[in-house]
Amino acid sequence: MLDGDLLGGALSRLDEAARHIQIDPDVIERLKYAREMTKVALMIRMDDGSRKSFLAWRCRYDDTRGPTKGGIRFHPDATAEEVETLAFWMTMKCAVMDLPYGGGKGAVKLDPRTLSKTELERLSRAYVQAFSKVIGPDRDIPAPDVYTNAMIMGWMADEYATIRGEPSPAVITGKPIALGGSLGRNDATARGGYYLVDHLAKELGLGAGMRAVVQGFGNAGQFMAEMLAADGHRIVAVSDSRGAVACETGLDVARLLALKAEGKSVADLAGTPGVRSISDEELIATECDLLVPAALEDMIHVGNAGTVRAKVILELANGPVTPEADRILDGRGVVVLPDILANAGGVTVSYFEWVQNRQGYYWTLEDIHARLKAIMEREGAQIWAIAQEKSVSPRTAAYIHALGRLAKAIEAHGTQQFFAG
Ligand SMILES: NC(=O)C1=CN([C@@H]2O[C@H](COP(=O)(O)OP(=O)(O)OC[C@H]3O[C@@H](n4cnc5c(N)ncnc54)[C@H](O)[C@@H]3O)[C@@H](O)[C@H]2O)C=CC1
Ligand SMILES: O=C(O)CCC(=O)C(=O)O
Repeated sequence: MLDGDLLGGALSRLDEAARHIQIDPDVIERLKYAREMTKVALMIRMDDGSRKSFLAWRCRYDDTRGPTKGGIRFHPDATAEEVETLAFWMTMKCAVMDLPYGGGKGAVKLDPRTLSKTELERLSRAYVQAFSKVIGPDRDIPAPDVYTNAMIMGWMADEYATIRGEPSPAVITGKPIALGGSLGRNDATARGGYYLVDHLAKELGLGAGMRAVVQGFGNAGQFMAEMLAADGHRIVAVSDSRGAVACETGLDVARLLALKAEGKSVADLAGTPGVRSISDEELIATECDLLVPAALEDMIHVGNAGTVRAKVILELANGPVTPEADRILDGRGVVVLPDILANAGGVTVSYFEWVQNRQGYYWTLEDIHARLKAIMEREGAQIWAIAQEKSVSPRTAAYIHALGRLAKAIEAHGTQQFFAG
């Protein structure tokens, strides 16, 4: 369910943040438009010899603070507006984390499960061929997002190297370790969110033995469930695109992971002792301490926000709560840790990968974890302090935090760059 247009809703957060700070209105105006949006049709040969076309986009939203950075999504419902909105969120996210990047995002409109592995590889390579002049280690650096993974990033990096005639690992992050990927990128999105919740636990009123609900059981959701369970918390409900299950005493996360590894759904656990099948709306309304949306945008909207019975929402997904839902949740005292902070662990370790590729020297997993923890805690604490000082939500505080950094960079560039478009 959509409460309005996605991009309009996303941009309205800028206006909300601007109400609480002194900021040149030109900065807000500058951030309302994407710098560059490219659309192509990718035609590939299918295994049966026929040809098929797929729409694809790449958006470089804002590069004031550095090369644009953001994932590539393969999804049947992808649209140009969604790509632009996701690229806007990346701009704010990279500023929140003080990474030397702007924001970008890409997508191909398809259900990758309908393609064979060889077709998927041809499509991934076609994407890089089409966007080879848009992307680059100093221009625009893709990474994985929904329904893309390290294997796809590996094919894309290989295609870029073929086009350039030399290896260029820093063009893309989230690669297989064998091709210059970073240790710790696979679980970084969840781990960053986990460090954040752990650091702010006292302020959030959270403690040991929490009841947690995870919506979406892919890269972000699976690792989050695993980390929470390993720390003694109870995962009382989970879902994926094919269904949802609940268990009062806590779901067996290892069994859920095994089901997903076999290509099945979490819903296939229903019927085992204590586990019952529930609807998506029941999942949202499950009483819990921590609700973790880790699927897609607009999952908590004006129609179901009033049913939420969580203390805290940790947005591992991008844009899972609509602005209207935010107001309802705020009124009911539910704290939302916003996407541009909560899921920023992924892009932060992507940044570490890019740095390691450029210096040709690779860090240990302990190094990666320590650096990620330090940044999540530093930015999380600053945003929490802004929220307290200005009596605003953590989301508005995060936008205030990001806007301060973006405004400085926009002003430092001068008017030449400012109006270059
Ligand atoms: N992978 C990453 O590094 C990052 C991902 N994110 C965001 O996290 C979210 C999830 O991304 P990934 O885990 O990477 O994707 P993924 O492709 O690994 O997993 C997506 C999961 O969502 C489920 N899903 C899809 N539609 C659903 C629905 N209607 N209800 C319940 N579940 C549904 C799928 O079944 C799958 O389990 C997205 O919003 C993405 O943009 C944010 C930051 C980084
Ligand atoms: O790892 C990255 O560069 C970007 C990840 C991403 O797409 C996101 O944070 O939404």
